[in-house]
Amino acid sequence: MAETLRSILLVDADHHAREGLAVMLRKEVGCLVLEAASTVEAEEIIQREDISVLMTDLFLPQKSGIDLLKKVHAANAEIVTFAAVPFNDREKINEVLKLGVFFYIHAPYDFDEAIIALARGLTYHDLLIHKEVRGHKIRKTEGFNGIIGNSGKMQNLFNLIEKVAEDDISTVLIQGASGTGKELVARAIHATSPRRGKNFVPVNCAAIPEELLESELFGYVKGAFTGANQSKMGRVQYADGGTLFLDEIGDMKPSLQAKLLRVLQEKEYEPVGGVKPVPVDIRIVAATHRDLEKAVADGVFREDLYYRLSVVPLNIPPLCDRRDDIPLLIEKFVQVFNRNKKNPLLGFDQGAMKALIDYPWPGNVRELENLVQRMVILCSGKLVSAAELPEKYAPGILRPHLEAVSIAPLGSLIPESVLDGTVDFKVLVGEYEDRLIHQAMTKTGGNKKEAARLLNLKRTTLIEKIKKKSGEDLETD
Ligand SMILES: Nc1ncnc2c1ncn2[C@@H]1O[C@H](COP(=O)(O)OP(=O)(O)OP(=O)(O)O)[C@@H](O)[C@H]1O
Repeated sequence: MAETLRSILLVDADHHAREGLAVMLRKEVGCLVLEAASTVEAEEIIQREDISVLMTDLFLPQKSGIDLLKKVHAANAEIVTFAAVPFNDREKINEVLKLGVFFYIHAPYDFDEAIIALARGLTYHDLLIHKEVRGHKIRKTEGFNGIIGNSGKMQNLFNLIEKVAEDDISTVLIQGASGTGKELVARAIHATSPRRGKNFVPVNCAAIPEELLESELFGYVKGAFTGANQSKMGRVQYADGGTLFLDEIGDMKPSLQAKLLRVLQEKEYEPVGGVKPVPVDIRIVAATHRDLEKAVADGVFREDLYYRLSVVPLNIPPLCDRRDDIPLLIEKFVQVFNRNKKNPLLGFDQGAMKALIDYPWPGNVRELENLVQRMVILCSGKLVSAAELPEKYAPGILRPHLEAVSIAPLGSLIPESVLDGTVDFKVLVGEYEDRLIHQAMTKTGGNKKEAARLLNLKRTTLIEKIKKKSGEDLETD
């Protein structure tokens, strides 16, 4: 497919400022720059041309820049928009961000700042279009056994998983920060290997108390200890012929590490209290968020076991190192959580998307998944804006305060024109309730107990209301 030249449309009635910026952009960014002095001119150009990025001044003859932005957002989801706002006018900045613009530029323009911002807009546009243009390829490669990722790093990982799975015997060590998808990768290895017809048995070594882990793994024979009235099969045996996934292996105590080494070397183990070794055919996939090499150097992890485990090391990059996967992951999670919803979430607007792409994601994909779930519950039927995200995801964006709403006179919340005899009382009250709950949840960063306190509700009542609105079960915290 032929590459189309990317284009920026500048809309500003001040032709000196507009032309000055246009000249600089053509020189510095090397893209097509089109100009309009009014919304009418801008709309004509948008009809005719393929616009990648639009930057509009708010003060235009006839219709305002706000009108233009609303129209563009409604009809051209892939045009990345910027608004020029008077320097430090927080109210206007907040207004345009709420409208869903990608970002704002100060007017009068600082050319360097404007060029950097608009060039970023073009990059973001590439990301959106990339998905469209390569739609077919993405559909084929966007996921690998439930692991979403289209970045080069994830594609490399998928290739490695396939190779490792074919090999079938070698031990795999998956390393990555918490929430990067280590268990998903382990399951994908099992699901693509010849062992897929047998059990995949996960064991979280950090979650099982030290004194129980041995019997959990290897089982025990009758009479092995007080209370062992009958023999019990361990997870190692349960995984026979299949895959044993040892999560958080770095937390395993040294005495057990020695027993695990025996399973790897001799392909046999002894149940607790047993005298006869039991043969077993398992593939071990281990994972950790710890630096095992350092644990070896510190003397808390056996060196021989480390080398045995890390025959094939797989490293999952943190989400902040593959930001181009973020829009795809968001899209997928919205689809998943929208399932069975009467009022599905429409998605995240450009401003919100930009905030989420910029966020560092210390909790990786798990954190992103939880955030999307929360927004699907709280913002059903809408496009989420940056102002609706919890503060930490979009810092510096003005948010309406709960107090302001609660003391506002009722007349100012419901325009007179609504009370014309056709009003649906339940819908309006429901919307007001949604808004209060949403604001309380946003203000408390999703803490239901705290939100219930702010609303003067019982926690269980709040959870019940959220459940009802989401139409699906919600974990209580
Ligand atoms: N690439 C991905 N695509 C889709 N979902 C993902 C991806 N990565 C992680 N997830 C989801 O994020 C959550 C955390 O994933 P997982 O439990 O595999 O992470 P982990 O690295 O094992 O975490 P921990 O170290 O805390 O156990 C899961 O709900 C998983 O489905």
